[in-house]
Amino acid sequence: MDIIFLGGLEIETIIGIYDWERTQKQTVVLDIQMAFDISKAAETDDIKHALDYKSVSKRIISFVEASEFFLVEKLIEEIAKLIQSEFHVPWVKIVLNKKGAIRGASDVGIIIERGEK
Ligand SMILES: Nc1nc2c(c(=O)[nH]1)N=C([C@H](O)[C@@H](O)CO)CN2
Repeated sequence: MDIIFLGGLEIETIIGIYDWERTQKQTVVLDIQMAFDISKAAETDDIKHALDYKSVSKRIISFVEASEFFLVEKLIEEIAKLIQSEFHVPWVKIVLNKKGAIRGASDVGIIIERGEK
């Protein structure tokens, strides 16, 4: 299966378990890979047969900006569900980086894969 990817997608959101994190937005950075058969889009050269990465990114940005989850586990799982259900993606891999959440570490976060390729 082919893969369409989005890398370094930075989004501001309320995320975290501590009091200060419930009022102050932080940045999460997403790297997303989505399995999708590109053959029809390649054959027709028509966006209606493609997984439109612009539409995917706009939907994810609007969802994450509006969310107020406590754990990164919950946020990443909901992003995966949204991508799979709304864009008919059979397999998705997401890296969520909550940069700066740990003093002394440049990166911290979660990587998940959901579905089958
Ligand atoms: N497994 C997790 N551990 C922690 C989380 C989390 O979402 N998942 N969150 C925090 C705090 O919100 C942290 O990001 C603030 O530094 C701590 N551990």
